[in-house]
Amino acid sequence: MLRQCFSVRDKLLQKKYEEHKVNVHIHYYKNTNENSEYSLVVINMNPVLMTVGDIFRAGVETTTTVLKWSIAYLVHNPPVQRKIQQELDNKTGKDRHPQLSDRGNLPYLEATIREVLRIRPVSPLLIPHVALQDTSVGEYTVQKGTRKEWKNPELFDPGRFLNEEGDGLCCPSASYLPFGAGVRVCLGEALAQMELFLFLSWILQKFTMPAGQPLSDLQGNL
Ligand code: HEM
Repeated sequence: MLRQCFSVRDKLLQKKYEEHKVNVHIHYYKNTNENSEYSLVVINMNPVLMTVGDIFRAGVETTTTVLKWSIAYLVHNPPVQRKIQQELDNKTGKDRHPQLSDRGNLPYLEATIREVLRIRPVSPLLIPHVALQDTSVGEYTVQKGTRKEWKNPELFDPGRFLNEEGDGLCCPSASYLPFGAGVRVCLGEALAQMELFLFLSWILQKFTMPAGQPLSDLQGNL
């Protein structure tokens, strides 16, 4: 089964490579000795194809999963949906599609995206948010099950990412890192944020997602 998947992946990548390789001869000069003489090295295309495959995998599944969770939470929370739509009506209007330049004017939508990334993170194991056993930090004892970061962590509340006036964004916790941090931070964060914003703003400008019955549960498998 796994071999079959790899074979499908390799065929797809090879096809894409054949489509795009026209007139592209990739090579680079490698510093071969301390006298800074350079020699020509032709890159083996296999690692290049695997890297493209990695980016493809890391970029597709993650973003679609967050979009599915967004829709599920909006369906469960009609008032949040209405508030985003009001914001869109007031700030963007109905005569044109939202654009990336509208992002700064739609804080409630941005806060909702942040909240979805918080409550159902794609990579929840990055930093543990709950004490798995009794432990201590310096002189302080920490009991198993202690969660300190978020007030009502199970509550879906985009408002936690808004400032007191409700007209600007804030980040209430330094450990909120849905895209990781440091040298291995998500390569596609900016792209993913744009995709989430455009998808949700376009959909919600035109449609209301009805709850229907019964509602899907929000615990796991969508
Ligand atoms: C909502 C969507 C996404 C989320 C939540 C997300 C989250 C993450 C997280 C948590 C990591 C691990 C960071 C670490 O190890 O510290 C990561 C790594 C990575 N992501 Fe994303 N990602 C998303 C979308 C994308 C997209 C669209 C792309 C590419 C187009 C992408 C490419 C990558 C790559 C290449 C890495 C590995 C970076 C490295 O190890 O140097 N991701 N992502």
